[in-house]
Amino acid sequence: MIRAWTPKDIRAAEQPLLDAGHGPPLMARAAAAVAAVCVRELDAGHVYGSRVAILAGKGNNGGDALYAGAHLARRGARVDVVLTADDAHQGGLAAARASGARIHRLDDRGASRAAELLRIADAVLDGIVGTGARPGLRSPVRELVANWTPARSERQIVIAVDMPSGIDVDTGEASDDCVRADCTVTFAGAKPGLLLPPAAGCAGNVEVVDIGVPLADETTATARLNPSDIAGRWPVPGPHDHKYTRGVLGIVAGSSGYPGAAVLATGGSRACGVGMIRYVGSDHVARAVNAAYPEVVPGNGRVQAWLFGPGIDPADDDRMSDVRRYLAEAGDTQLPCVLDAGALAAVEAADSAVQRTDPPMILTPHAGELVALMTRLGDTDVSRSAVEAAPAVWAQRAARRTDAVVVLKGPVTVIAQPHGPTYAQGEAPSWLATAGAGDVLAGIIGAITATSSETATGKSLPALAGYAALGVMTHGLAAGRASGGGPIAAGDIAAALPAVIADHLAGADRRPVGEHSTRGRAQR
Ligand SMILES: NC(=O)C1=CN([C@@H]2O[C@H](COP(=O)(O)OP(=O)(O)OC[C@H]3O[C@@H](n4cnc5c(N)ncnc54)[C@H](OP(=O)(O)O)[C@@H]3O)[C@@H](O)[C@H]2O)[C@@H](O)CC1
Ligand SMILES: [K+]
Repeated sequence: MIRAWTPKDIRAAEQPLLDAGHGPPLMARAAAAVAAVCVRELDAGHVYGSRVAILAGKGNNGGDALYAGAHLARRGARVDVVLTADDAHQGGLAAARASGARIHRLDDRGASRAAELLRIADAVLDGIVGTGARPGLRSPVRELVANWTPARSERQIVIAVDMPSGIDVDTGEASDDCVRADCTVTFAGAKPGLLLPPAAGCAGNVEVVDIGVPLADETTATARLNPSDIAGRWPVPGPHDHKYTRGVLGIVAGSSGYPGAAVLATGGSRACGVGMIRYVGSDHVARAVNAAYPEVVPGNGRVQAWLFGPGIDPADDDRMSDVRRYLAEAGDTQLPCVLDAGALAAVEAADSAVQRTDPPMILTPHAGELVALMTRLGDTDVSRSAVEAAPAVWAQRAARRTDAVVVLKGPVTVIAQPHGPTYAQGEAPSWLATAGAGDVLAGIIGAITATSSETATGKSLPALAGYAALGVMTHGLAAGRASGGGPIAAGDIAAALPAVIADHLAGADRRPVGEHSTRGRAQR
């Protein structure tokens, strides 16, 4: 798992070291790491004679970049420093000068001439601003970045120092004028904006460098599971398990309009190794489910978790009354429930005046469904564009409003909970944007929940958030496997699941974070 901490928490952890006079060695380690990544990306043999441009703001982020530039100049790179503010880190500037770097002031050179220096560089280090910044870029560096970004060549490497300048590092918001990096070298721990959409798309491949600042797991703000986490988290049956002890999932899904959603959700669940599936729905849809999967048991009965909603029409009184009834019963026994699609219409605000006991819930809306949910719960600020600009902010707001885990689906899916870290999973290939993929995902999360939540703590919202993140990641990995770079249909994802799970349980295919869709060049 990759963990991220807010700049506030990282500063608090750094403070005792700074007070003890350890600031310079921390910066030296940070700068050396940036220079090493730059050397690697330039392909070590080609550092001598390569052109490196350093964008240096006036804070310590600029200091890191200047010292890194000094390392590279000493290795024979031609280094051009563009000072983007009216001041600069004095130690870093002196080191860069002493190493032979050429120093330019953005104010003197003008944005378009400085952009030319950037355009011809083999590598650019972004040290404009770091964790001390407010979001967005100020003039004239904003114009500089706007001039340079469209002119970038494919072979140019852009390395962000600690974070791409301009993003909102706390919320993951990013305006058009942010720096778009191929790689971000970040210090002590990742920062939320490096994992959260849309800013994660500006960070490229994230490399965390341990500079000796101790950070506590309990203060993690944002997290991303790695494929290697499947091995420690997937619910694996023991030799004495039988179908009931493994976990039974109840599914209320499908309608005459969308019978296939019930088949897809059930298909996603059964591929995850659930002990048994009980299906509740119309006879017509139940026949379709059983025709596809004879092992599914029709009708209600004892379950360890419920999945409500794929393919349900909120205007279908029969199905919605099933959902409300089983939801109320689940509340009595605190049985975890996954609510998707049409069943989201049954979700009330946590502070609703209606007397009720909610079960622990995972809600799985896409952006449009989140807007509908929050509007119904009385939020007047919500809009699709607001949700797309700040998915984590809205997922967190919805989680607090409903006292549930909220899985906000998107190119990077955000999993928020009322208290505790927000997960962000970005494994899914773009081919995953296809009808029915969400039904399969709901089935996967339902199956993991039913097979993992035997203990009381297993039903807690932090545990449910972990199950949801595991489900989202595995769904994305299965989609990648099924796609192989080409088109997929939703059913292909379910078919690919057992082999993907088996590979990771066996410890095969353990790739580091970022090696899937998060790796490589930023979206320009
Ligand atoms: N602490 C440590 O031990 C270590 C810290 N390290 C490094 O320090 C970095 C944090 O450094 P930092 O705190 O100096 O802040 P930083 O982001 O460089 O600059 C803030 C300055 O920028 C300005 N500014 C603000 N917003 C702006 C905007 N939108 N656009 C333009 N300018 C803006 C603002 O000016 P003001 O608003 O005051 O006019 C302020 O002066 C951190 O990311 C890491 O790289 C590492 O070396 C490891 C050890
Ligand atoms: K930066």
